[in-house]
Amino acid sequence: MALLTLSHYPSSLLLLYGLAGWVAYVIAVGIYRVTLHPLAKYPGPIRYKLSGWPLLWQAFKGNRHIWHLKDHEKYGPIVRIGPNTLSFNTETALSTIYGPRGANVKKGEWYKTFDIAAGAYSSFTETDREKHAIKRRWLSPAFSAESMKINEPVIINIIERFCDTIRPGKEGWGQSWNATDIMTYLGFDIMGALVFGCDFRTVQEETNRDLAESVLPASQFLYWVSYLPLAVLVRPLLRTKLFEIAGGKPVVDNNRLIDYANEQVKSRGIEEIQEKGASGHGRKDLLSRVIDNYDKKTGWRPTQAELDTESLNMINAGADPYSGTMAGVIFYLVHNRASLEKATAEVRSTFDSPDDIVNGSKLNSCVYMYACIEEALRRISGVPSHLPREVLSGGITVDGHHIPAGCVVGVPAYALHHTPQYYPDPWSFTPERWIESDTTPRESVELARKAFCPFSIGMRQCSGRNIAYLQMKLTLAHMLYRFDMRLDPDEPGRGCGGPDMEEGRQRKDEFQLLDAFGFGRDGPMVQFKIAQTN
Ligand code: HEM
Repeated sequence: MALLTLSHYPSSLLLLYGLAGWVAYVIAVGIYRVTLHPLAKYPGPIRYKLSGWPLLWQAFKGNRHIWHLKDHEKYGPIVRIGPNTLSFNTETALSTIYGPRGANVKKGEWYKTFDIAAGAYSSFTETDREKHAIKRRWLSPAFSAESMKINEPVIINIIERFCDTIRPGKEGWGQSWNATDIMTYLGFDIMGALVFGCDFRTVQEETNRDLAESVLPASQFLYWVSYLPLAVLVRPLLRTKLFEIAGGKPVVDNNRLIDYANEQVKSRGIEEIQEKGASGHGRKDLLSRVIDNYDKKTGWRPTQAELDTESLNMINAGADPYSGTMAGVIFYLVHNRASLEKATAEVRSTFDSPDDIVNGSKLNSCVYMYACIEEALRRISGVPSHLPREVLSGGITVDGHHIPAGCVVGVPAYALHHTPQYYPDPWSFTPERWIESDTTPRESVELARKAFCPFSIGMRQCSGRNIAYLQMKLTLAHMLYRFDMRLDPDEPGRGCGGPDMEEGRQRKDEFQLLDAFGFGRDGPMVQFKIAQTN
């Protein structure tokens, strides 16, 4: 009957009613979000309160970290950055939300799209807390001290080969190198060798560079796509031709990387290995360490798809943040010559020859070089924006505020790392802030440490943190020992901010980050000269 009655109306009138109904709905939702929503009392720009699109736009533009900082400077330590999302900018919130095992949160919906194209959730994107704990236990042999010890020569070998490649002639300054490019290749070569036992040689040869260069653009694309309100509908499309057309080269290349990881897992003969155990196959790479492992507590074993995703994740999560951080370390050192000279002098006085540069007490005694890495990590922040956490049933109390279930909370590292309360003179590159001395009291180092989160903290902190530190320390020590380093005088501005750039990007001596969960970057252009010790 209803259909019969409706058919008497012209279709344009029905359309009009439909439209009016939709507008009324949107207005009602808007009014609810601003007045009655449980987060209505928290400050923030009205556009954030009304819709999630501003955040998505920031993710698309790569400037979300800048907005987080600006918003906190304007509105204070708690900002409502989305209808359902709060951002906190205190070390206490950091430890409440991310720190304790029992924090009443889980990873938010955003993670469910990010690496599902590989066929399953990885330890990075698993949102279920129980399943995540199982995966973390299962992966532990890959990230153990023993694994690091065995893999250290692999890392050193690739760093030495890298140094041979960038080695200048005997006299004067050599050619100009883009630190972003060479570090992207070095990071990919190291992780390729560590994860799969493969020799990609992207530092030396063109052949596999497409793969190395696809990691970041794919992440840039998936970063904002994962924030789409109906991202759930996008997930089944991720491996389709349609998605390749929409996303272009980065998606095509990323799919190649996924296929590569799948092939690597398949070629190990997973079923046979799981049946007989891998101990006899003689491989030491990270994949081999987990392929025949299982969770001893629950008996859980990974499927082929879970292994595929995890190995892809280790390459992606491992290579790019290291590469970006190293480009940043180089940026801040060549822009701060006093720090560069001090770190260089320390390294050269500690080691007797390049062969001497291995993990151990000598490397650990290079406290100033280590402080330079920490300070660069502070400025860059690793993952500069929000790591979204969804509040579970019963809610959570953060900095005295009770936040109900279903809301999303987080602390943006870049904003926290540039808050003067924790880091006086936050825009200066000051490695000294990490070293206790007459001018830097213990309390200020401790406070700086409490707010420091480039690897996040707690249960979901980076599993590769120790490997990353080892790689960064070895890379820098080998480079500083062998070479003097300087900014290319013909192209000093690559990677810098400038007065013509958007607000928040004007500082010339700041390494510019294009937020992409990790971050895009360019430069600096650097030259090397054989050190006099050689
Ligand atoms: C400078 C280098 C690195 C930085 C700054 C970094 C940063 C991070 C951050 C902030 C997270 C937390 C992400 C979140 O909560 O959503 C994370 C997670 C992770 N990272 Fe790293 N990472 C680095 C290197 C590595 C390396 C070398 C590996 C592997 C060998 C790795 C593997 C992982 C994995 C597997 C996770 C997921 C952990 C989990 O949720 O259980 N990362 N990383």
